[in-house]
Amino acid sequence: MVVLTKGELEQIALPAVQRASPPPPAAVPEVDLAAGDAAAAARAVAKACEDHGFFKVTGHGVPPHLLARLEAAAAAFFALPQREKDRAAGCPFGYASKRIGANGDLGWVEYLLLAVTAAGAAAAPGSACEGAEPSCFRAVLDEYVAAVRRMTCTVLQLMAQGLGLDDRDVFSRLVLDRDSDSMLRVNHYPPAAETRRLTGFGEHTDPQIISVLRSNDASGLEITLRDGTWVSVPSDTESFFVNVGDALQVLTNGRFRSVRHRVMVSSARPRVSVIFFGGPPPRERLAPLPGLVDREGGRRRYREFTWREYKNSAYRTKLADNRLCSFETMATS
Ligand SMILES: O=C(O)CCC(=O)C(=O)O
Ligand SMILES: [Fe+2]
Repeated sequence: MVVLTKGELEQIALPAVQRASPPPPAAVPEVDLAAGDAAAAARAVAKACEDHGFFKVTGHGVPPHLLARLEAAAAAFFALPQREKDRAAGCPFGYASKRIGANGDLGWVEYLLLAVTAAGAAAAPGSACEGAEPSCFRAVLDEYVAAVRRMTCTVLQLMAQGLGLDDRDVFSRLVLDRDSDSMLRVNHYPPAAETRRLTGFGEHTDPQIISVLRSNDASGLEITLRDGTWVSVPSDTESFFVNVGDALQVLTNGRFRSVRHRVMVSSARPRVSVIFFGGPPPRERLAPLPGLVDREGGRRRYREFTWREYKNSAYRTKLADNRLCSFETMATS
């Protein structure tokens, strides 16, 4: 367990300051899960995953009062005295401030990372953060995870349908597996005294199959388009944002794009975001789905590997690194 004292925290160098103005706003594709036309939603989801690896979900059925309670509980947790938050510190799970991962990446952010078990959000067994957060926070986290995982599985089924796969559960099954390596991260970007933009969370792709994000009304999330240009994502407290992760890029033989994104802090208001990362079980063998490889004339872009293998290799990388290159075949070019 790494617990930083207040003195140590102050000594950590701040991330690089970027140019003053945010990039232009993104035209984020939107999918309404309540529109009643599953085939149209499936087509829209697949197109968004191919074009951007990113889209917004409305009509999701997660009650607004649950979102408001979660936001309030997160704000209360991060408002605790530093000493108390440090009691929940741990690696990789638990509370951390400024340090992202184990390889020197820094951001203007503090966060709580929790492993998600079949029973709901929970700290990794034996971690120091078990029981450290207020019990009201624990209850709302568990309720939130149950609701967001249900919605995530609906989205994953639409992805399979949009790809024309016979097995609609091919992705959702991995997230519902009792050994699924899923996580919940609650990020808090404190208001910065700095008038220019600070790196809150440096650029990266998410490793898992899918990430489902909800934030308060402070913007800051930015994504790249296929040509590499950055665009900013206007905040929307009533919707969820979905990212395709590395594992889904592999399963779809590169057809769905694992979107590169980052958070830049420029607001006087704190940003609070909560992200559910749906991952496969560690033993799961990941490889492009045969049906999708056939459609590309047998061209297979990634070799087979287990999720455990990917994680062991990713553990040694920096946040911005492309973690899929060591699994690419010669056929990617
Ligand atoms: O906090 C955010 O809005 C996004 C953070 C993020 O990309 C992550 O936690 O993987
Ligand atoms: Fe991310």
